[in-house]
Amino acid sequence: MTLLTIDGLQMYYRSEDGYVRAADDINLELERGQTLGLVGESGSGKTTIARSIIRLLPDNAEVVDGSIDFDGTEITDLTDRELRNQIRWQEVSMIPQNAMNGFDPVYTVGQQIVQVIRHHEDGVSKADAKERARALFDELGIDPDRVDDYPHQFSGGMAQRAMIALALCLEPRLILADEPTTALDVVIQDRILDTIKEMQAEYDSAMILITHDISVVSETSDRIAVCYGGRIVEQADAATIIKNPRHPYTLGLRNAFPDIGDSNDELISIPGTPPELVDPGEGCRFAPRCPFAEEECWEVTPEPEEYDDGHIVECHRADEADELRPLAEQRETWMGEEKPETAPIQGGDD
Ligand SMILES: Nc1ncnc2c1ncn2[C@@H]1O[C@H](COP(=O)(O)OP(=O)(O)OP(=O)(O)O)[C@@H](O)[C@H]1O
Repeated sequence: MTLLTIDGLQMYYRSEDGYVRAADDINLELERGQTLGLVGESGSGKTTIARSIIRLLPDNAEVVDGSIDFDGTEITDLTDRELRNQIRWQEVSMIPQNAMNGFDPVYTVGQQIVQVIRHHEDGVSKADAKERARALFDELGIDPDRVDDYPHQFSGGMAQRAMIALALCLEPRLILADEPTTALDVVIQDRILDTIKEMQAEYDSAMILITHDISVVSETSDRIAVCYGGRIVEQADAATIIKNPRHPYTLGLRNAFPDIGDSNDELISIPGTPPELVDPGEGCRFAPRCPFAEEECWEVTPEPEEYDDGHIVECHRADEADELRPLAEQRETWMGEEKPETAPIQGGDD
């Protein structure tokens, strides 16, 4: 059963130079209880997509077009108040990158969990809500007495666990986990991720897991969507993305994390920088960095095409993937010959 359908979402930021097209024609579906990995470089639009679902966005953000259907409710039609009362925390919650930013420093962590529970559930006493917070702490491996501590009294890993308690206290149907372990020590990263997965399974919640590290989503996700330059350039079930990717950007990402799948074990990073998102112009946004770009790629924006069941790719050369895949594993391919000049049409006072 489908839980979330994002259809043609265009979420832009207003800026002095024009609109920053941070989420540009996004199409995604998520089943109940499923985990979707949203992967891509910094600035590709992952956070924007996730935050659009619960409208936790800065003032200059604007939904220009599209729809976000959460279990039959059109999120873009809700008022801020309706969204706060019906969806945020209760149905869809978020574990941010750095838990310290998610907590209010002037209240104890327990007070904040109690407040969320009592705001959304009628007739729960303070004592009962606190007991639930303590039980969650216990389950997450934190001494329950620490509900009386302030956020700054927690270590990074413990604050992240406390954030998981806050995100799960209302048993949401969807968890948005935005790089939930990046700010932590590598040693505890896996443990925190395991904890999130265990709790997710216990509550039968769906999850959107955001990361720049494709090896993280390869192990934890049912489906993977690859973001580049404000678009989802490829999406499929996790095994297909790891073993049979078709988009050159995904092929490049695999090389940057050589410990996954059957990819070459040599680390090769993709040269170049992400595209300008103000007025990006026509053509594939990856063309300036793509070793396989042809004339058409520079001129015509590729439409999404479905290959096997649910494997959707935006690339003019996706049907040649079997030939391109071995080439993409060679360093020379990425260092290759001179590519045409990037010629984005800049700025303009539109
Ligand atoms: N408030 C804002 N105003 C203008 N542009 C913004 C704003 N917030 C983000 N952007 C731009 O939108 C684009 C997408 O940003 P977003 O944070 O969604 O990407 P991301 O993939 O989540 O990156 P990261 O991994 O660094 O969080 C980037 O080009 C970013 O510079």
